[in-house]
Amino acid sequence: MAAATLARRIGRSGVAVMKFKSPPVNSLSLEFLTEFSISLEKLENNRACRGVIITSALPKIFSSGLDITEMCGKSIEHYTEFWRAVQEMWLRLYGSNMVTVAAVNGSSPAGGCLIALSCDYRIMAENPKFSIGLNEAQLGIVAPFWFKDTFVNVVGHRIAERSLQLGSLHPAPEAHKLGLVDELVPEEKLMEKAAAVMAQWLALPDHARQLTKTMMRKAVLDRLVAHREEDIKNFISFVSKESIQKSLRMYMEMLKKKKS
Ligand SMILES: CC/C=C\C/C=C\CCC/C=C/CC(=O)SCCNC(=O)CCNC(=O)[C@H](O)C(C)(C)COP(=O)(O)OP(=O)(O)OC[C@H]1O[C@@H](n2cnc3c(N)ncnc32)[C@H](O)[C@@H]1OP(=O)(O)O
Repeated sequence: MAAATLARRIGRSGVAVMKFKSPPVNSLSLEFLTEFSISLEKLENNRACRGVIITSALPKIFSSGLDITEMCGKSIEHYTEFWRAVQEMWLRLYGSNMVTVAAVNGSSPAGGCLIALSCDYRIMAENPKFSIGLNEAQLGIVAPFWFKDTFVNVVGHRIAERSLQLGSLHPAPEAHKLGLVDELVPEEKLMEKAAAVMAQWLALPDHARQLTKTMMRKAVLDRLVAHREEDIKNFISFVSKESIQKSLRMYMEMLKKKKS
């Protein structure tokens, strides 16, 4: 696959490093999501791999979230395939038995934030120009229940409610204060710190850590599994509305205008 190049390396420590590399902004296209899920599946099935650090190979951007062009002016079949791929990615990452650490080395809106939230631990570069959050409301769209559940499980109900309603993108220091990221470090120390955190988590017996993780996350995962087809139908009916299409088109235009 060409678009979403994901470098993987499993060291002697049993840790893989996955680097998003889909210029210009690591947006989560159908192709990217498919490749990401396949990579996670391969690592999950590799007994030598106990943990994965997820980061970006691009400067200043971790991931710009779902590829908005995948949600604009496409067929019902395309929306179905795309949304199933988004669900699949989340089910694999949030439900992973591996230790997952996000080394967030750039901005991370919406779907990018979901990836970070789905990991066991988040370390972010302490650059106030980098921001993170579920900003769907700003685009005139609504974060699905499982994005919301993942967010609530990290920051708690009140912070999630305010942040989701306002579609807030939090600069790194604020994200740290809210508990959205666990630690801030200078950018040049990010991977070193991620490796240290990984070593700390891997020092525990896998079975105890894995069973505990399952216990903490199962209800939220099961909820999507039980309502997967309904969630796809909701997505299609939502994204097919002309008012939503208009909001997405205007948002894309705003992004383009911002440049000129
Ligand atoms: C009841 C309801 C039931 C169901 C509802 C179901 C579903 C609906 C919810 C769906 C969920 C969606 C979650 C998402 O992830 S939506 C995506 C949100 N993402 C964003 O808001 C980020 C937008 N991008 C930015 O803010 C900036 O681009 C960024 C800070 C990431 C980088 O800035 P920078 O200045 O470095 O680059 P730009 O010049 O802005 O961008 C470069 C080019 O990339 C294009 N771009 C950027 N982001 C995206 C994207 N997410 N998708 C597609 N394309 C993107 C941008 O337009 C530029 O393109 P060109 O002008 O170069 O052609």
